[in-house]
Amino acid sequence: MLRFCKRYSNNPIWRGFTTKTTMAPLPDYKDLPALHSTLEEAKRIAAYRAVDENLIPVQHRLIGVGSGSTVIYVAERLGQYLLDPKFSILASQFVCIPTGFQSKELILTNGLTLGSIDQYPSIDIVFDGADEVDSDLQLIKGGGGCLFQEKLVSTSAAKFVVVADYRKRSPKYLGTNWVKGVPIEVVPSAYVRVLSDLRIRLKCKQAVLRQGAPAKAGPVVTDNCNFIIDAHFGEIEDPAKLHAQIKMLVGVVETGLFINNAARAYFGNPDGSVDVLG
Ligand SMILES: O=C(CO)[C@H](O)[C@H](O)COP(=O)(O)O
Repeated sequence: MLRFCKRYSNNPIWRGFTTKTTMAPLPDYKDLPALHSTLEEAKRIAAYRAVDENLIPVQHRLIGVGSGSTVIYVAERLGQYLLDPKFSILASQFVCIPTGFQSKELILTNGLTLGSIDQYPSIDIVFDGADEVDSDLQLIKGGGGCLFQEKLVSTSAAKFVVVADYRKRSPKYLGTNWVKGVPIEVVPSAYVRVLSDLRIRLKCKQAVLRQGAPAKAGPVVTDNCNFIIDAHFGEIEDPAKLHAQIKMLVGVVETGLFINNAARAYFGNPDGSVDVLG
């Protein structure tokens, strides 16, 4: 307890936030104040269930924390483990590995210990969101522009658990619900060449350089200083084949097709129920 409080008070993020050091059992989802929409509620229940049913505090020490709006509730739940007297000693040994700037902030603001993937190249479990999930647990990710680091962390984890809301579950093929295209991270100087190769060699229906407007004039720049291309292939019958074809193009750093990577997915529903795949 003393060690725990000391760690909080030494962290600049928490200096002055004395209420955070109050110990409390993990709150039951039903006792939490309502959020502003059923969609947010769906994300929160999926994230809490995913953490509670997959995290083994006595066994898991290195935990990947992904990016997006659903993962916010993963970090919140992990922070609650720190405050529960039953788990606080184990939770104070968690080291959380981020997939980008946003998740780094989430880890710190929830009082968790930050590590990096080059420090810990093999991690125990990762929780991350997705843009679309098919029934074989193949994913489209990268809607938030973090795909390379997300893939690095998720493929370095012994177990990858997806947290999502009901809109992310594909009726059949990837590309059905997520119609913005497959995100592809590319080296900036190669983006024109990759756009052309996608259109001519891979017969992509449409490929566009993701723009930052209105927040920024010009292209989105990833946490790795790369660009993102969104490539529309319609419904994707063979995501593994498409991933391999895109990956072969010169200038491609990584694709947003996550193949044979996720072990389980949690989808929060508007009625407060959760569907689990895997
Ligand atoms: O891949 C991602 C970011 O690049 C996100 O995980 C994905 O976009 C899901 O985000 P959200 O939880 O906000 O729906």
